[in-house]
Amino acid sequence: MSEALIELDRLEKVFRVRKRAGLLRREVSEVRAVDGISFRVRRGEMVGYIGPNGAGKSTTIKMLTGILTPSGGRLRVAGIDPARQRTALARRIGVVFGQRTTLWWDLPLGDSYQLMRRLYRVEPARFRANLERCVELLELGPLLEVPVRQLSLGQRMRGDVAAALLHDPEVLYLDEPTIGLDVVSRNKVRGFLRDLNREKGTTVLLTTHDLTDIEQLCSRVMVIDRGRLMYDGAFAGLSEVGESERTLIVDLAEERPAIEVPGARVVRVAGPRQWLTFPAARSAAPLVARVAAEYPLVDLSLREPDIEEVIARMYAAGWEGARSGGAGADGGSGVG
Ligand SMILES: Nc1ncnc2c1ncn2[C@@H]1O[C@H](COP(=O)(O)OP(=O)(O)OP(=O)(O)O)[C@@H](O)[C@H]1O
Repeated sequence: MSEALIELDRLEKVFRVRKRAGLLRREVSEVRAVDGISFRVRRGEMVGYIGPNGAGKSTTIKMLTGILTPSGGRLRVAGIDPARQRTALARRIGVVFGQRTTLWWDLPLGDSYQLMRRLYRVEPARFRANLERCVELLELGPLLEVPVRQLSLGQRMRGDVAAALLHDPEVLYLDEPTIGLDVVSRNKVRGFLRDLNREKGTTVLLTTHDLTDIEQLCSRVMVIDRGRLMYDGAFAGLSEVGESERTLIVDLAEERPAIEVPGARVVRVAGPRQWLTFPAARSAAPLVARVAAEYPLVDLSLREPDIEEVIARMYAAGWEGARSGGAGADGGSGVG
């Protein structure tokens, strides 16, 4: 079994916020941005870290990079306590924030990389090899002479991903790496990350609002809400937790009022077409057989639950009854 590279034990971050409470009085209130989160990420895993706005994702990432000091709990990244040994950790991790760049705005992209080489004291041969690889796979060749401020968002993002990898980090944190990118750039970045993980075994923690990123890249997803870990498991398992429904769409030979089939509910009728929903966990076979036996059927199709809807429903329900998806912090389907 591979080692845990990221370890969180009941990690907490509490912000104290001063609020005006009358003309002169100030009240101090507490925001529990991260409220006792525990998980382990093994070397080589690619894990999605998702949740609604204000859930505590960025705060977690900031603690993992050493920018913020935890208020409680324990945290280790590659055996290092990030807040105490931030410089030592910087050599082992790479960070990409989609919303802002780590590159020098007025310098050509290639010069930014040279500065980074010196900053991180990357050995020249290793730097050259990493740069060559990134330039080739992220198609940066024509951009090396271009000042960063002249790059398009997609070009700059590819430039930032390369910048985070020139010192061969073991762990890569990505915060919204595909935000605002067109389909071509998005696919390029995703493909690159997949190859990086496969070839170099880089461990990746990915925060994104685009669930396709997670679906295509991550075998495991963690969902947080209000500072707590609500789900840790396989992406596919999310729909079960969300108690979602599947939809059977039937085309009848003629228009009819809503048909009646036990275990399903007609939610829409449009001409001869009717939409029936039923619990996603149940097999569609008996339902299909019943409809076919009792009604003149022309065609039918099955629609799987939309994962974004499922997650929205989980958030809206305040996660009452949310369960682990079978890949908890210490092992399971999505881990290792
Ligand atoms: N420096 C700070 N001082 C006070 N409160 C803060 C601070 N930083 C974050 N918070 C609060 O902590 C909570 C978690 O914020 P965080 O930025 O980690 O959420 P997030 O999941 O990254 O959200 P988003 O998807 O919107 O980026 C929010 O309620 C936020 O207002």
